[in-house]
Amino acid sequence: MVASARDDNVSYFSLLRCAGRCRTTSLSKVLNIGPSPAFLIELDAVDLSVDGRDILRGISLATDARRLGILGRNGSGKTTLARVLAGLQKPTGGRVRIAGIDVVRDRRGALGAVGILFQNPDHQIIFPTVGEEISFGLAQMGMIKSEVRNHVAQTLARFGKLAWLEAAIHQLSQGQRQLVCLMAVLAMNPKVIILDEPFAGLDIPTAMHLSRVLAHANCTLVHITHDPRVIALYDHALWIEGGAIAMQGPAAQVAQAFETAMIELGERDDLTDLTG
Ligand SMILES: Nc1ncnc2c1ncn2[C@@H]1O[C@H](COP(=O)(O)OP(=O)(O)OP(=O)(O)O)[C@@H](O)[C@H]1O
Repeated sequence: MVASARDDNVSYFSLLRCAGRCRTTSLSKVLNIGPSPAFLIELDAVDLSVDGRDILRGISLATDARRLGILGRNGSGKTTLARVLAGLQKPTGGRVRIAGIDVVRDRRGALGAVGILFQNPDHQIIFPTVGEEISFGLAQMGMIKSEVRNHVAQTLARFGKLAWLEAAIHQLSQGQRQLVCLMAVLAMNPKVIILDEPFAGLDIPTAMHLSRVLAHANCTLVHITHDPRVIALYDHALWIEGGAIAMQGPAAQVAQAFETAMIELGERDDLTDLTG
């Protein structure tokens, strides 16, 4: 059964959360349990409207979960939420903090707090060579040139790709370009990495290899996907429907409920429920 998304976000399903240290901020207000402690990821009543259309509605989350899944149908608002979490899009209401950093206002701080990998590496890459691409974020973080050079070399060496330093990015395959993006993000050593379906266009071995690298990364992963199986073993999950939280809680429960609802929708013989 799918909970209807409510503006106050205090629904039955929002009471199912709490894998690890996890709760919604609005609940603390309702229960009057005092000021929030600092959580790694904190969203407080985040809204986003574009041209009068509500794309995100009242998203609240406070969690230290190491592996967080965000599930939703096409057009439910997942990528928009990913961009807001990374500080790339300013919400029209509410507040986003990662590791205590206001990721919209403090862009330099945000670089060390949160990195993002998109499905299409070409939406991310801006420089012609691998070395320049990895250097950019490090320089933006305030590293001096010699530190940047060392850090880039160390990062490439870690992946056995030192020979790529001067490589032209347009000559790399999509999987190789995705690896460049991953190296650029890992070089900045962020506390949180957001994965917006980054393996969707990759072959199975490449996807498995990059997944293994990420699984061993010493940071929190926020994985955005349509596929409940991908996040079923995670610590915590959010199900987004129409830009609002329909359910959140232990990932296995959310994944199961999402899959059941999606199969039920899929078995209907029409497209009237297609979001968007
Ligand atoms: N900049 C924008 N201007 C207007 N509408 C937008 C903008 N960005 C997103 N939207 C709309 O917001 C809704 C959510 O889009 P979003 O890309 O976040 O969904 P999604 O869950 O990531 O979808 P998918 O799984 O298909 O990638 C969609 O209806 C989309 O058309």
